Amino acid sequence: MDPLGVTPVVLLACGSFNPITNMHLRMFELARDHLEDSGRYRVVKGIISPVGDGYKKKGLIEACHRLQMARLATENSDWITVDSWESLQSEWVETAKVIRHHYEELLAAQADSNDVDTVKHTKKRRMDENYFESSSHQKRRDGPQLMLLCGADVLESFGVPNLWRQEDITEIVGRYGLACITRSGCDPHKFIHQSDVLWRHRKNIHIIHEWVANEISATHVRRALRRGRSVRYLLPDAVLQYIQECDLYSDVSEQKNADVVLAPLQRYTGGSSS
Ligand SMILES: Nc1ncnc2c1ncn2[C@@H]1O[C@H](COP(=O)(O)OP(=O)(O)OP(=O)(O)O)[C@@H](O)[C@H]1O
Ligand SMILES: NC(=O)c1ccc[n+]([C@@H]2O[C@H](COP(=O)(O)O)[C@@H](O)[C@H]2O)c1
Repeated sequence: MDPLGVTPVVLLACGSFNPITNMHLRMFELARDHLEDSGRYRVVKGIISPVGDGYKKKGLIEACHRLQMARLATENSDWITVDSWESLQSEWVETAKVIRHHYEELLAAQADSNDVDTVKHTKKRRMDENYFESSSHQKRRDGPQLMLLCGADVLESFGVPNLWRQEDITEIVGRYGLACITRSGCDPHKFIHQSDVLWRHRKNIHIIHEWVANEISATHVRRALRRGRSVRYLLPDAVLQYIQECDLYSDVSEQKNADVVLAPLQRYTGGSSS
């Protein structure tokens, strides 16, 4: 938190991004506006983390392509970045672990900047004995808060039996926080009201209303592509060009993992029965 009580925030979006769409990018803009409007937060960075191939969702194409499309989609953004760590893991990684990984990265970056700070500080202290009290020093000392950015369907998936570990849900909403974009067919306020753990941590769950009903989904984009329909303006031009060049989505690609029957609980065991 800076001296004015404004907390820097890093937004982390986890998902298939199969492919990344304009709605995925819009989620970041909506969340930044909402959080900064409150006067309590300053969003300093957005991270897109595509899921690894081990997720084995039907129609999930190779992580290298999903990663490359996310990179193309964000090449003109000065604050949204793409991180490959999750997508490079051979096994599926639960979202709480992904968040933990990024939090550790943020802490490490913070420690590095504090080291630089200490060197600068030692030099500067000779000139300014009041430096410890200075606001710029405080700003560099305090690390940002990491929040999971998701659509309301992901929040409501917390209620699917055995899909999420209870301790992971508690950790995500209790320790980190959630920025959740409304999605038609979902009622996140009601869902929070009906869950004791979400209700307890409701101050850490930011529901962001998308007033322009927006049903762009990766499923719709893949379906339209299979049928030879235009998907222009649903995703960045550079992403569309990449899809066409690599001929990514077809009837065949949609059948990927079709024979993999993963009950929710089996995700925890890498597909072996439990
Ligand atoms: N139209 C939308 N409104 C709100 N959130 C969305 C929308 N589309 C995607 N999201 C969110 O984006 C994140 C990444 O999701 P994902 O990559 O699974 O996208 P998707 O479009 O829902 O995919 P699919 O259609 O393949 O299931 C999730 O948190 C999801 O809830
Ligand atoms: N238990 C968990 O951590 C858990 C369960 C289901 C989905 N997820 C994540 O949610 C994201 C979206 O998944 P879907 O594309 O299946 O909606 C993915 O990043 C996936 O890894 C996490």
